[in-house]
Amino acid sequence: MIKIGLLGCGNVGRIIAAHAESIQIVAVFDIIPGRAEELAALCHARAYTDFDAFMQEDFSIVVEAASVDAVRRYAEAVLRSGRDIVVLSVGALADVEFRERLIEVAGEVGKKIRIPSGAIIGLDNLKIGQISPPEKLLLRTTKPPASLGMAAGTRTEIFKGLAHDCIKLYPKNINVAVALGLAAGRDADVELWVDPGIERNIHEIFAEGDFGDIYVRVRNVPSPDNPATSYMAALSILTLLKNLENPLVVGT
Ligand SMILES: NC(=O)C1=CN([C@@H]2O[C@H](COP(=O)(O)OP(=O)(O)OC[C@H]3O[C@@H](n4cnc5c(N)ncnc54)[C@H](O)[C@@H]3O)[C@@H](O)[C@H]2O)C=CC1
Ligand SMILES: O=C([O-])CC(=O)C(=O)O
Repeated sequence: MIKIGLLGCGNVGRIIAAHAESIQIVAVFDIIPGRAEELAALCHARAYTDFDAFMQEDFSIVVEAASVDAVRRYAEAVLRSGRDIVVLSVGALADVEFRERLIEVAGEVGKKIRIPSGAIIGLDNLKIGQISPPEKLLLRTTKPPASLGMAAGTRTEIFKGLAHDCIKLYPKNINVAVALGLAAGRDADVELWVDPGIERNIHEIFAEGDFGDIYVRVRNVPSPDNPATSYMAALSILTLLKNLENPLVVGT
């Protein structure tokens, strides 16, 4: 059974721990001691608030479900320790210099940075953009105002621009846009809306190229402890982990 170290003991960490049938969570790490201890108790792991001590444990992969800041701080050390890393806060990779360094380190040490599909569907075949670049790549995300910790009386557009700028303003809400761009090979255009009339986190993907045109809409149920994060994101990590050692690989 694959042994993992969990970086981040919040909402996604708790969902992963609750469904950890095909993985063994050996150690958990969070800056908030109570969160690390609570999660460790749930999955019979050891709790850490010190990163270096956490890294002394015996696991082969780190699953990050913490923050863009955590990826910037710890991802390189994880790779250099000879482990793969699963990055959910993929917004950290919008910084080209940071991304290129991390990819270089991963190459040097022969380890992988794995980006789950997270809260959207379709990253697999959007990779065709790496062969045939799309003329259009737009993500329109609409969330209930509470997901962004704000109030709004009507449907309102709060950002329009490029993914790498949007993630700087909304690092907890638009990681999906950066993942989309990494898959398709170009920065995605983003519209971010809040709508008091909806209860789900909606992501609409529009792409056009010589392959034709694509429209994908996901209407995600917010996760129980953090409405900004769709429940699908945690399921996506669990699925990635479940399939890591599967000889049959489905999807591009
Ligand atoms: N790629 C995608 O599709 C998606 C990405 N996300 C991202 O996944 C991450 C986790 O989401 P949730 O579990 O809902 O967030 P959360 O806020 O419920 O939990 C995050 C946990 O990580 C801890 N943490 C944050 N920074 C840390 C650091 N530097 N060192 C150690 N611990 C740290 C926090 O104390 C907290 O306990 C967030 O960054 C979120 O934006 C969420 C949904 C979709
Ligand atoms: O969970 C979602 O719907 C999207 C999200 O928060 C993110 O990409 O950061």
